[in-house]
Amino acid sequence: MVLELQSVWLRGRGRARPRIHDASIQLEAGRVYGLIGPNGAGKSSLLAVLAGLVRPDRGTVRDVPWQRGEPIGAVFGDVDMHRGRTVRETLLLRSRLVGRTPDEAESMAVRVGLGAVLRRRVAALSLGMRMRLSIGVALLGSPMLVLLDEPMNGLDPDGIAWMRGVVSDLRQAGATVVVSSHLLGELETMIDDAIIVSRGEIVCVESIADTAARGCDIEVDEPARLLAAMSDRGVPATMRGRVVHVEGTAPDTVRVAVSIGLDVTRVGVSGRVLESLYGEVASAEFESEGAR
Ligand SMILES: Nc1ncnc2c1ncn2[C@@H]1O[C@H](COP(=O)(O)OP(=O)(O)OP(=O)(O)O)[C@@H](O)[C@H]1O
Repeated sequence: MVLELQSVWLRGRGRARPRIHDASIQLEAGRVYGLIGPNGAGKSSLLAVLAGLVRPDRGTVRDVPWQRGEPIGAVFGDVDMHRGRTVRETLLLRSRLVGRTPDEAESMAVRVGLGAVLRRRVAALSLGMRMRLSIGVALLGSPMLVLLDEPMNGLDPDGIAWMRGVVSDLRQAGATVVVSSHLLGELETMIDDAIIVSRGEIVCVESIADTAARGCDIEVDEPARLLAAMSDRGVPATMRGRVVHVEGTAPDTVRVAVSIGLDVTRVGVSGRVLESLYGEVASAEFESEGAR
């Protein structure tokens, strides 16, 4: 299934430039897209259109789950959860809303790492725990479109590694995932394609696998097993301590590690693809501002 935006425009306030400017894109099932661009570029506005929160002034939105009455999952900025409710009540409420059982709410608490704090109130959770809870709320109902606006805010390195696993599981389940983030190094290790946004326009869509300089360093709990798995797949790899250097892309390598049940604690990309793409966009914006 492919969902699609075709020539979408969204007006800005008053005489401000459009929030979205003639954006067209197709998003495939089982792929993870990273939305990157400077502040105010239009990333959240694109997510709002995909979520059906705002109706474009022009253009069409096609084949999005909510158009078929199916749930989507979304984490949008600040968490919209009642501070007086407990973790369990928050998940239970969402599970009722999407027709799921209390058991599923409890197993979601475990899946997002909050199984030990079921009775804690939202007000007493750390920022990272609140983010985990809002991800849990977003994933109840097994949505096939998941929109994550800055989901790594407040997560510690363990939390970010966990997030990578969550995204990888969603990809494997065939969901379409769109993640916006300014943490380019982290984002690069979890996405398949980068959507670069600047001044309301989708400037380009780049496949990370196509463009990444090959090679990444990955730290896992059992490096020897990853080395063997890579060798089985004919991908050259070497090991130093817990770190395995793999002559392949980070998303592919993480996928292999997760599929054989390893814990990934760190991934380093030698290519720095997103940083250089972002740098090009930012300097083009700077030049066009200067030319005004
Ligand atoms: N609700 C709104 N109504 C009108 N204009 C808005 C609204 N929300 C954002 N904008 C404007 O739309 C433009 C794009 O903002 P948007 O929040 O989509 O950018 P962003 O790329 O997500 O930025 P950031 O990285 O800062 O989160 C900005 O000029 C912003 O001022």
